[in-house]
Amino acid sequence: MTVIPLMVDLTNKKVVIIGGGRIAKRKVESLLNSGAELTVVSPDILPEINALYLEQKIHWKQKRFESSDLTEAFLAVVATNDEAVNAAVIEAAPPNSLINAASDVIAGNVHFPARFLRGKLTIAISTNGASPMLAKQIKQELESRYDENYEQYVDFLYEARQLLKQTNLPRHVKDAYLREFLSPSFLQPSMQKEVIVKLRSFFK
Ligand SMILES: C[C@@]1(CC(=O)O)c2cc3[nH]c(cc4nc(cc5[nH]c(cc(n2)[C@H]1CCC(=O)O)[C@@](C)(CC(=O)O)[C@@H]5CCC(=O)O)C(CC(=O)O)=C4CCC(=O)O)c(CCC(=O)O)c3CC(=O)O
Ligand SMILES: NC(=O)C1=CN([C@@H]2O[C@H](COP(=O)(O)OP(=O)(O)OC[C@H]3O[C@@H](n4cnc5c(N)ncnc54)[C@H](O)[C@@H]3O)[C@@H](O)[C@H]2O)C=CC1
Repeated sequence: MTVIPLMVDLTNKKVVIIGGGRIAKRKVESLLNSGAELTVVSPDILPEINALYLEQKIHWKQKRFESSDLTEAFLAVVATNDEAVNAAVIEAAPPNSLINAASDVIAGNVHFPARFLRGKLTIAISTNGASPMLAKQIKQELESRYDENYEQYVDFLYEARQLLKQTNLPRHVKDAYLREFLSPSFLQPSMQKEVIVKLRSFFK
């Protein structure tokens, strides 16, 4: 199986999670801030999922899965503990929908990488289903390498790049600046501030 990473904007997209157990909970939590419209289909759900339902952050269809649950699904997350049901969900998914099969990476067409955010920076690691635990371990290593300071740093890189773009400096000079900002000293907020002040002064 060959896969490529894509960052997906799920705003207002219908995402249907089949199952209400441990794995469904993990997927719901991952998807909660994505802007997607989340619906859980399961006769029973864990208390944490129920809390989100009571807060009206997700919909819940308290029933066993039926094909009609997927009619408008952009993404279907298959997470029941019944292999026959999981297979039926995959069979019923609309031809162009995304399918995440928690129990069988090959049966679906997308999977969740291990991941963390530092503001605008996303770092995601996948082993293509070979060893989710390795993906998690690599994530933990990278979390300390790319610590919380990167959130502000990436915001700085963004602003500096936007300001540079508006100048009339030649391309190679802009590139040289952008490369220089990647040196570790610019992780310091004082250095970032200095650059932004200087770049803003171009436009005065
Ligand atoms: C295909 C995929 C489907 C998908 O979910 O998209 C899938 C499938 C399966 N996982 C299984 C087990 C475990 N999964 C984890 C953990 C994570 N699993 C995640 C993703 C994925 N897991 C996708 C592939 C991603 C990749 O390969 O890189 C992570 C990275 C992200 C996330 O879940 O969002 C998350 C880390 C979150 C974090 O960063 O903390 C742990 C460890 C733990 O929980 O601590 C264990 C127990 C140890 C073990 O078994 O290895 C089993 C066997 C089930 C069984 O035996 O019944 C299957 C099914 C199978 O392989 O058949
Ligand atoms: N992706 C991952 O990281 C992992 C995946 N898995 C796989 O995920 C699957 C689910 O595991 P858990 O969440 O731990 O199971 P669980 O037993 O906690 O939850 C199963 C849920 O499925 C629901 N369900 C059962 N039949 C249903 C039906 N006909 N329609 C709708 N919902 C139904 C149950 O009500 C329950 O809420 C398993 O197949 C397991 O192999 C397991 C561990 C890790």
